Amino acid sequence: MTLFSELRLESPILQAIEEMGFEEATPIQSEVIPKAKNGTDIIGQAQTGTGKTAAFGIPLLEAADKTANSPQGIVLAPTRELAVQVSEELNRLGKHKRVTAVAVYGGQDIQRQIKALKRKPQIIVATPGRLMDHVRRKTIDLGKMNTVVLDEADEMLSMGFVDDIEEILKDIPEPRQMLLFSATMPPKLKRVADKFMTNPEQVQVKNKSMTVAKIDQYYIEVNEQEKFETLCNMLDYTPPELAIVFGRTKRRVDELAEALSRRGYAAEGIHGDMKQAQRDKVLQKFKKGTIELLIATDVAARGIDVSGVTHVYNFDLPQDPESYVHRIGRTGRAGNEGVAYSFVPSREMTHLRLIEKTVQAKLKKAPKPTRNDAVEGRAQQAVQKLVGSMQVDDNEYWERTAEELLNEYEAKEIVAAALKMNARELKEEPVKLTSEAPLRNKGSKGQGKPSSKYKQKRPQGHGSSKNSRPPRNKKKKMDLS
Ligand SMILES: Nc1ncnc2c1ncn2[C@@H]1O[C@H](COP(=O)(O)OP(=O)(O)OP(=O)(O)O)[C@@H](O)[C@H]1O
Ligand SMILES: [Mg+2]
Repeated sequence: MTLFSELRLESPILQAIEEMGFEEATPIQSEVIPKAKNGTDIIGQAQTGTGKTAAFGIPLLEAADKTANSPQGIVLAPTRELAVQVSEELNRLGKHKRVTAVAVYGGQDIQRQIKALKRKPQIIVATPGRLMDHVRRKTIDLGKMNTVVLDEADEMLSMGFVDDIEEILKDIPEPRQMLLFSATMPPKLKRVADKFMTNPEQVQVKNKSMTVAKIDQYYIEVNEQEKFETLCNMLDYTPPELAIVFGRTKRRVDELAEALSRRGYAAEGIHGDMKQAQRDKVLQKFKKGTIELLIATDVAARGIDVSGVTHVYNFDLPQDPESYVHRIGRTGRAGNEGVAYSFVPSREMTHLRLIEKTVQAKLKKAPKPTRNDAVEGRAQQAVQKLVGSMQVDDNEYWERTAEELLNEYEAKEIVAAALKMNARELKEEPVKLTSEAPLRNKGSKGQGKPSSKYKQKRPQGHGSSKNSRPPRNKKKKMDLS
């Protein structure tokens, strides 16, 4: 166990860390921070939600010279939302040192970004496409950069991005320090990384499984046609606080968000075909808890840190095992617990086994909740609501009214009616979703096309203030057991 105060950090940075409520460094942080300060290239791998952002962010901020007038560090991220989130965390950590980060990403007015860049931030956080746009316009000069971070490095060095990264790196002079981070590092990606790095040191926080032990992982055998009703029953039976439902395609996400809303759930979708402003709005609402269900493609699978996400549902299994790790890693962050359910049609069981083998985790089989379970779940919630409101002390007026009612009606009748009114309405709206083709293992021949994220060029995301909603169940001190 290492305290931040033992890491010999500059005092303004330590002060910011303390204000953020962090005391103990996570293993990836305590290993990476001293090494990165020596200028070593690092490939850092640690599980989802274990503080990799600060692991690369703190050395980046320590190295920053606030008197220089061109940016010195660049962080590349695969989605817009992640770029914004990382820049916000860097700004919080750099607050007292007065080092600033600016996020540049597609879908946002470029003039606005140019204006922000004129204020001479020391660090740029970017999605590759928009960064290249700024480089061409000469609104960002890569010539004085000395540190490059690839967050979600395996994704950044995958087919969709590698050419962009190569082009960006051409403009960044040597010697430069490169830091690569991800929860997943397929061996193939390490070979690609070697091309860009000098004697990289691998810092790997070893765990038996790629997934976080505090996430309870279940699968439910369910055929394509039953998925929707099963999801509704689950949401009623054990209601999540905040949950993300992952679907395979953008169409799927749209249909699912609409269908869930028709059934009375506060749900909205997010995917790469939506306007950025809309994506921003949806994520904000989710962070504030205005919506309880975020229906998403893999655009929200990586890096996104929203406190209070108790459940992740894989409505459709992801193609890649890595994607499974990242998706379920949206819950169970910073030492909190989480639950992940994956819906698996029998034809996709072999795919599930492949995921289990690759990520070294075993999913427990969970029973399919029934309509009766849903009804019971809703009744329980109504009871909780009723009991909860009994515990407030301004009930005098209602108690007098209750006495009058009790003179006229049976107590049982009254309570039943009150519960019924408190229960969420079970809507029977008919819903029809377009079926998705079943997944097949990539290895087998003549199969359906892999709907891999690697196929979508540049998934993009937007961002928003991560701390806009008070954290729920959030332990500031990580329980790393
Ligand atoms: N030392 C710490 N103590 C307590 N909380 C921390 C600490 N470091 C980071 N956190 C918090 O933990 C959460 C997860 O951190 P972060 O997003 O950096 O994880 P990550 O490892 O990058 O995960 P992912 O692989 O999903 O991107 C954040 O809310 C962050 O503020
Ligand atoms: Mg991260």
